Amino acid sequence: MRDNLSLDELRVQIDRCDSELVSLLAERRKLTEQVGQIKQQQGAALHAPDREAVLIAARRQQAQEKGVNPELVEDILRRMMREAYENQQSKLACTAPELSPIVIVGGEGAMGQLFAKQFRRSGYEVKVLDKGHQEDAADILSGAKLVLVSVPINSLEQVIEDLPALDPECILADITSVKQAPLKSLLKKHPGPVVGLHPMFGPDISHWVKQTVVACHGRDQAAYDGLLKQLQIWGCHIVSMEAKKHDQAMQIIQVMRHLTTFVYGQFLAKQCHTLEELRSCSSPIYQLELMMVGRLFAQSPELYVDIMLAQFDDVEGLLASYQDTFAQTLQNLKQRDKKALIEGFDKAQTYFSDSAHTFLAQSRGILNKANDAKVLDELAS
Ligand SMILES: O=C(O)C(=O)C[C@]1(C(=O)O)C=C[C@@H](O)C=C1
Repeated sequence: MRDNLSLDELRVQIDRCDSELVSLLAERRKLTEQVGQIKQQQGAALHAPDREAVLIAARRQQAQEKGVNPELVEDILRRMMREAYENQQSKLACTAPELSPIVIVGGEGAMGQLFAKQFRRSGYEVKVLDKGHQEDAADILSGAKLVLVSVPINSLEQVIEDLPALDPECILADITSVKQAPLKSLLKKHPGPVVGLHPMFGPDISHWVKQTVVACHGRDQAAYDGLLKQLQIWGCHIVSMEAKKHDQAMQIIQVMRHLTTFVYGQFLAKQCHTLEELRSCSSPIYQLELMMVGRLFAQSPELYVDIMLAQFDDVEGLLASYQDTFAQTLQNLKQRDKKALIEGFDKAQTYFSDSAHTFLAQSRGILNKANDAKVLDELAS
């Protein structure tokens, strides 16, 4: 190739490179689809972390040798692997056929539909029981091997109580975001196998790989091991936890997060700046924060308000401590008490310890993405 190419000639060469990349992506897609079919036939897990680690290390090494940024190569590989998960999950392995037929109570809700779709992709027979079919409840539930309750938190107790008696070997499970009270209701209702699940994701996930599901064991774990295994085949990471410990963690993770986001959204709504004005001068981190806050308000008010209300009595102490921390920080600021402010910073820094650096590195990639999205948005408008 000539050394002094013109701008147009160089762009033609770039187009050629990009076009080759697209052809390679098409080839890769076909290959990963075939891998997906083999996994489905063999009952293998969608997520192959060992293979991923080897693949990433090899390509990073190659990138280094070729003078290409290994971070770029890893980014592209991870994005391609996400594509592979999404494509491979259209047909999934069925590793616990004994779970069919499955009934999803509340199966018309967003999470119910997500689970119904995933079980069906794995070839399970799935029936849905929702408000409209109450008269047929006994019929729908007859012979069910797994009953998964996916209803709003405030109607859970009543829905469980109203269920007809299930077959003794049927597994009764729920996916509510608190676990102590639901697990108690499930155990009271059903003398057979019981497990409380909490998927730590919402209905808008694009795939199940590396998603966390908390499992709170109820009764006869051996009977529902197949269900947990199936979740792992889909790529989920199962975390077994005692219901009380789970609920305490959720008080911090969910209630506090929802609450601070909820308050911040209301606070923004009172300000004189429109969202567009704020966005037009936002740094990537603020852009990201707005996305996180904004996504809450794109969802159901009942869902979030009910989650906060359901645990409010238990979080009063936490909220008081949060308010104290806020008030103390404000006080330190008012008094220009730099020493106290730095002490507060140090305490939090010690808590985050080594993770702070990992978070800094991980968030860099996310911030770049937020910045990319900002540019695209602006071009589109
Ligand atoms: O090798 C596999 O098992 C694949 O499914 C392909 C692939 C990839 O895209 O490279 C996708 C998912 C796995 O976690 C690992 C690798």
